[in-house]
Amino acid sequence: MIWLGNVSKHYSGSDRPAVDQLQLTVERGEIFGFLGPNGAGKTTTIKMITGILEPDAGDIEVEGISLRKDPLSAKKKIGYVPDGAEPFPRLTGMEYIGFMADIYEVDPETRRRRIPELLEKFGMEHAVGDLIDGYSRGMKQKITLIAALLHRPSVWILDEPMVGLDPKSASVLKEEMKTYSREGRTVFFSTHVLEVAERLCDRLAILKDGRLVAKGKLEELRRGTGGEVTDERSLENLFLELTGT
Ligand SMILES: Nc1ncnc2c1ncn2[C@@H]1O[C@H](COP(=O)(O)OP(=O)(O)OP(=O)(O)O)[C@@H](O)[C@H]1O
Repeated sequence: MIWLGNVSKHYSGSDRPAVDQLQLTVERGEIFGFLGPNGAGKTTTIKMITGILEPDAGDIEVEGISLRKDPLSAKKKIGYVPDGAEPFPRLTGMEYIGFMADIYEVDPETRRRRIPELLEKFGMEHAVGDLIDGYSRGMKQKITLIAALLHRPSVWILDEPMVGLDPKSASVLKEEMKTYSREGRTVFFSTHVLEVAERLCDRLAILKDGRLVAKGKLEELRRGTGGEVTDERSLENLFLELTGT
């Protein structure tokens, strides 16, 4: 579960807040899509949820734990895949996975079982001994996904996770997201790929200029815009209407 209570962030030197009084609850067992045009404030929000940035105002809770009061316990609940992940280039894939497993205190039995399973799923078993420096963008993304999934986080946060993935890996990722939500975990991800959001998400939020312009199930969003309600009204049309882009 993720809760944002009137969260705001204003970068110094900017004439408007990047995130403006954002109020949002993402429940356990949900796949939640976070959409918005470039510069809407998605990454800033995600960085605040993961504790990389501190909000200027408001509070955030992860699994009921306040990031202000107990940041370490809150962060332990999270698996995070940043936008354009750049894992340490001088480590091999396996060294990086081991490093992340150490940070999250993953027990040896889980490592023995989960690492080969995830490497095989993402087709990384042959590259895992190589230096990350020589990886393609998609391979870096996959090793980051594997490392973020190892400790079976209760809350999985992904910033633009489909970028760079080939169709098979994208399909594996979508299945992992569904499995996670079925297990009662929370999946929160940003994307520009509206077809993915449309098919995968239980609920969505659309952000514009740091403010929510819509949130809810896709059917609710379809009804809420006041236009003709049909199943064919694509998320793309809704997005364009709501964001004026
Ligand atoms: N480090 C920073 N310093 C100053 N302004 C920033 C910084 N990072 C982001 N911003 C500004 O904050 C606003 C929100 O940016 P953010 O990266 O959160 O948007 P986004 O929705 O993730 O965009 P995109 O879809 O392009 O990744 C933008 O106006 C951006 O220029």
